[in-house]
Amino acid sequence: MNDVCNAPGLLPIETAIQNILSSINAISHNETISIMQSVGRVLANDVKSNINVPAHNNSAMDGYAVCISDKSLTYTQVGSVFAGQTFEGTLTPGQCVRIMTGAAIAPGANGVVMQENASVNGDQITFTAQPAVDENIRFAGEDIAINDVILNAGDKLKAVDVGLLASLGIADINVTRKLKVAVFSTGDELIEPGQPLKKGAIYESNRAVIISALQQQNVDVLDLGIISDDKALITQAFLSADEKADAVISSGGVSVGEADFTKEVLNEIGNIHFWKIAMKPGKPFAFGKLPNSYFFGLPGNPVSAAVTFNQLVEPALQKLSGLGQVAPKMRFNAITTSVVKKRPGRADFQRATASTNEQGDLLVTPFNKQGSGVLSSLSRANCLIVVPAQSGSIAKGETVSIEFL
Ligand SMILES: Nc1nc2c(c(=O)[nH]1)N[C@H]1C(S)=C(S)[C@@H](COP(=O)(O)OP(=O)(O)OC[C@H]3O[C@@H](n4cnc5c(N)ncnc54)[C@H](O)[C@@H]3O)O[C@H]1N2
Ligand code: MOO
Repeated sequence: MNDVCNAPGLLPIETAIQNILSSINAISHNETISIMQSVGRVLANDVKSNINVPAHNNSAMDGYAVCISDKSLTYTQVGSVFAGQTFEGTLTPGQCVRIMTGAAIAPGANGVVMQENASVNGDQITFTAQPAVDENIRFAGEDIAINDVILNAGDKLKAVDVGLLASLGIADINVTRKLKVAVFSTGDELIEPGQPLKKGAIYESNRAVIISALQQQNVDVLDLGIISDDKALITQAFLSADEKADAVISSGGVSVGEADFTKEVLNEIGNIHFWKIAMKPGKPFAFGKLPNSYFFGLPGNPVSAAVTFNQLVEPALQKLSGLGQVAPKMRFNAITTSVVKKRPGRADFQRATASTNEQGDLLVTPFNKQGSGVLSSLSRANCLIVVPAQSGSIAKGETVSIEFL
């Protein structure tokens, strides 16, 4: 296909990611928000519990809380406690109270018998066996103790984390502010969806992919639209984006064509950290620093733009947002059901579908069409096969590494 793509002197993708991550300093502005607005946000501080969870010893079963006596299997019921109530008084050996799941264990009680193992005769309750000490009691602080750190600065809050905060009685938390990311696409051939398609033109899709991916990441997006292949207009877009955003993402114009101004403008306004990466798709990818923001110049080819966003921009934005641990994407071993065609030179990210067979093996099938303009196969793919730069083709039946999308 593209022989220039195997040219030497390209930056290995691992080095590119390290370079990006070590260049980026997390934003330092924090804000206090309601936990109900906090899913997907990054904690600015460690969160400690002010209470024990559970707050009091309580029953794990509907049944009887007993003060164990080894004299008899028959106990005298002296009261009832339901969830939310407490029993006034202290049980003595041979006494029990009716108790419901979650209700506080009565003082003096040291075990709970489930009601299925009890027979009732007035206030005389006979158990099938002698209760065991601590049986069916959930102890105060068993889940979380006062002063336990339950979430750390840099954690990105999941729905369950928000529930955990609620369970501790915490209503507001301190998080890093949302990232502001400016996005524009360059190219005279690009038409907005909804407009008539002129001869030689194509519908613009990279902004749709990038902005949608940013929306999923809880980012405030500044959409600067389509910019023509005009150096002055591109310079203007760079300056206005840099004024307002923490990061600027463009697509197109990073190659070597005569109308490819992105790199030139980046060099004039800021600094290029690197430009070409040994990856396919996505070789021409520019990363640099503008006066106030970080710049990511994605290639124009739609699959190249999406894959470089996924591999290089996502970890960068995670670091920028204050995420404590920017973990490498999880990879799994899968058996390829057909040959993975590849030439040594660049790390390949091939669109594929993964599934498990009846034996539970993870199988993967690469798409035949791997061209950088074929967005439909990326839409149908559920994973990428990652093949290291130095590798050649891989035979059917071999194990390959995949990343789920
Ligand atoms: N002489 C060389 N030519 C090319 C090289 C090279 O090394 N030497 N690299 C090729 C590779 S690989 C890629 S990837 C592309 C990237 O080039 P650009 O980033 O400059 O992208 P454009 O030329 O602007 O566009 C490429 C292609 O993608 C379409 N496109 C652009 N923007 C969008 C958009 N927002 N939505 C949908 N489609 C878009 C555009 O029409 C072109 O077809 O360069 C190769 N050439
Ligand atoms: O590097 Mo390019 O079209 O293969 O993305």
